[in-house]
Amino acid sequence: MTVEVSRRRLLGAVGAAGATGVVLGAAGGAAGYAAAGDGPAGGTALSAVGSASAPFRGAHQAGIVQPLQARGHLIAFDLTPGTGRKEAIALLRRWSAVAEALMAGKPAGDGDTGVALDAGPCALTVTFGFGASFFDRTGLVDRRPVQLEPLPAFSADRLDPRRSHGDLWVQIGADDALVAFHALRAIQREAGAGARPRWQMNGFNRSPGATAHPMTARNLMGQIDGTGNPKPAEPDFDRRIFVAPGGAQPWMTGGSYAVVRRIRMLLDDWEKLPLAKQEQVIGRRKSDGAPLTGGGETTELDLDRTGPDGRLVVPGNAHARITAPEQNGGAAMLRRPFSYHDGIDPDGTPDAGLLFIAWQADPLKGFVPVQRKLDRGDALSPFLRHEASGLFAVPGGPGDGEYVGQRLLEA
Ligand SMILES: C=CC1=C(C)c2cc3[nH]c(cc4nc(cc5[nH]c(cc1n2)c(C)c5CCC(=O)O)C(CCC(=O)O)=C4C)c(C)c3C=C
Ligand SMILES: [Fe+2]
Repeated sequence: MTVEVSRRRLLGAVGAAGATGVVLGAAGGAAGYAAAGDGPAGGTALSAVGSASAPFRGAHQAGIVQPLQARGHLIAFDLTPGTGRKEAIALLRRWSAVAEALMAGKPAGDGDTGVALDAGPCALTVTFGFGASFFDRTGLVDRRPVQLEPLPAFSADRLDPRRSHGDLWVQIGADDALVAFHALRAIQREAGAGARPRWQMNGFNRSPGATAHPMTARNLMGQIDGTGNPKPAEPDFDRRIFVAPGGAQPWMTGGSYAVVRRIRMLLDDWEKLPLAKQEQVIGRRKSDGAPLTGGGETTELDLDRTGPDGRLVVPGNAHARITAPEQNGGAAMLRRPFSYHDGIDPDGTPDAGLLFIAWQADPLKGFVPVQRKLDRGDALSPFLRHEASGLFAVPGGPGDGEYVGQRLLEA
């Protein structure tokens, strides 16, 4: 039996987008994995965490509106010399087949490594995108969307080109670390000789069930992060996040553009800041994410309110003020990040922060104008360092019998 989880519950649980298509079930998609009665525990069924699954096929690829998962891997590939359109078609076919199997909780085929053998799908999503350079390498320049024009340089950028860009990008998320790693290895293996990894990053979020009640995620600065995200139930959600039919590149219909930034948090500086100052940096309370102007987490910020001293309660440079859609001509994006921690530098500084992933129908109406404004100076910027960047066209979900990107590669 499968049970569709109510969007409201999952929205709360992840603090990100809705949960379109996420299904829980005692047996849901776990074929080939531990069945009731198989293990030493004898008859222990998969929990809701293990049996949750997301659909591989549909109008949009999975991994955009699904709840944040506990584990994430991002990997970018460059096509190898000699790999052209024909080989890219074969690659996307192989990747699609393996992603569909794994997302349904099935093994990755003959060469399965066995790493996920006892687990269900664990809400695994595998999402594929194309970088601007892919179109040169495959002779498809006329199908490159203008939205893939390079992002402008920002004054605060400290970007490492070796950890930026890439011909192809794959986002993997799952609520189990072994399931996520298993998918990463399967994707790397299926790349074969046609594509080699350019960069790879690992991230995490809170585990499902870790909090007493479902709530929006926290980041490594301790803030509730994701409150202002557009919600799938809002009438303009699809228009803001997904490419509408009738655009210049029909193959992108139902797709979205992912801006990926590795943003290091300068945690030693941040943690020295007293709580009241930290809250002024964002314009929201740290404990519950409520605006400094009062109410609860979902109460609108009152950007005009002044205190007894005549000063704005939400300071003029507060991050929540600078990024608010009404301050940016309606610019909106769906932020669906993973935190990361890559160890401690020799001087003791943590290499930790956010794998910031913003989804939008057009980066020029989402990430770019907002980041331009942040770059001119918001209160959070002194505590951040953008260290890597990527922009990827993520096509719509595959229809029956299709592989991801077929409408680009074979139209
Ligand atoms: C260019 C876009 C953005 C970058 C880069 C960015 C980095 C960043 N943000 C936080 C923490 C918070 N951000 C919050 C809100 C928020 N941030 C952006 C955009 C970028 N953030 C937007 C569009 C919004 C929503 C604004 C709104 O809808 O009113 C918040 C407040 C809570 C919330 O709404 O999510 C926090 C906290 C960090 C730590 C960070 C880089 C590491
Ligand atoms: Fe933000």
